[in-house]
Amino acid sequence: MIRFEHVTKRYPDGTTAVEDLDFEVAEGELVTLVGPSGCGKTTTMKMVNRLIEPTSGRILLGGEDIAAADPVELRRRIGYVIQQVGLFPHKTVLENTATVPQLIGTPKAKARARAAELLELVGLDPAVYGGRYPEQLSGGQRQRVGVARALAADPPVLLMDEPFGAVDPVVRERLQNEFLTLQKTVRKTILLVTHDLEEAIRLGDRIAVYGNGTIEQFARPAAVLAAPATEYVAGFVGADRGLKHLAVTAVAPADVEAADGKAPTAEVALGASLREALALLLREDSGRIGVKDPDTGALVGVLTPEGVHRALRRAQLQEA
Ligand SMILES: Nc1ncnc2c1ncn2[C@@H]1O[C@H](COP(=O)(O)OP(=O)(O)OP(=O)(O)O)[C@@H](O)[C@H]1O
Repeated sequence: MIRFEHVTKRYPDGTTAVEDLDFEVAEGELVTLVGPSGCGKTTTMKMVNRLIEPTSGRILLGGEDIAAADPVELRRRIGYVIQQVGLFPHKTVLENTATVPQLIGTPKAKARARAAELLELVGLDPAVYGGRYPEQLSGGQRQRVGVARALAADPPVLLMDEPFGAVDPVVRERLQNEFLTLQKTVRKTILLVTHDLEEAIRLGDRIAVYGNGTIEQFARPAAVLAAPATEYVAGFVGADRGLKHLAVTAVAPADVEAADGKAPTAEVALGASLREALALLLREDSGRIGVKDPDTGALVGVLTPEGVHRALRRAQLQEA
C-alpha cells in the first residue's frame, strides 16, 4: 500500500536525514517507526504526504508514484495526526471533527452526524463533549478528538506522529488500547512514529527500528525482541527483553488452570497481553485472576503467577 523505494532525503545544509529507505507497509497494516531523537522518523513520515520531498528514490501509494499526484488531493487520502493535536480553538469538538468532510463538500448535517459517530467510536460521548471547546478538554481527550478528526474523512492511510505523546503513562496506555480496538474495526494502513519502544511494540504489526537515518531492522515485534538484527538494535531493545515479552505474548488456553469454584474478583480475556494479566495479578491478594472467553464472556479458568511464567517460557522458547 505504501512503498518506499530507495528513498533518501538530504536537507539543503547537507544533513542526510534518511538514507536508502526501502520497505513496504501492507494494506491494513500498522507499522511503527521507532528510534532516538533526530534519527529521521518524522522526515520519513512527512515525505508520504509531501510536506517534505525526497532527494532521490520514490514513494508509491497504492501502486501510484506520489510525485505525480496533486499534493492537496493526496492529503485528502491521508489522515495526519500529530502530537500537538492542532484543533481549532474557536470551534467545538463536533465542528472540529466535522471539518474535513465539510471541506470536501459533505452536507453539514451529514458531516455532523458522521462526526458524532466518530466521537462515540473514540470513546467521547458526543452529547457530553460535542459542544465543548478544545480548552475544556483534558490532554487525552484532545488527542482522541485528533484521532476522530483524522478518521472523519475516512482516508485509507493514516500518518501518526507521536499521537499519544502528550499524556501521562496511564492515560497513554488506555488510549493505546482503545486505538488498537478501533484499528481492528477500521483497518487503516498506518505509519506511526514514536520514540517509545514499548509503544512501538504494543501497537505495531511490524516495527522499523531506526538508527541514524537508516532502518536497522524491520520485523514483527516478537522477532525484534527475540533476535535483534544488529548490535545497535540489541542495545536499543535493552537487556530486559524478558519483560518486554510480556507485552507481546497473549494469555493462551494452555496457561490457564481449571477454576476452583471461587468466583475470581478480577478477570482478563483470552488473548489479553501477559503484561495486562500480570498487572492485575499483582493487585489481587488471592494470587489468581479469572480468564474469560472474549466472545461469550464465559469463565475459562484461572491464571496464577506460575501460568504467566509458563507462558513467558513458551514464548521465549518459540522465538529462540
Ligand atoms: N529543515 C531541515 N534542515 C536541516 N536538517 C533538518 C531539517 N529537518 C530535520 N533535519 C535534520 O534531519 C534529521 C532527522 O530529523 P527528523 O525530524 O526526521 O528526526 P526524528 O527522528 O523525527 O526526531 P524527533 O524524534 O526528535 O522528532 C535530524 O538530524 C534533523 O536535525
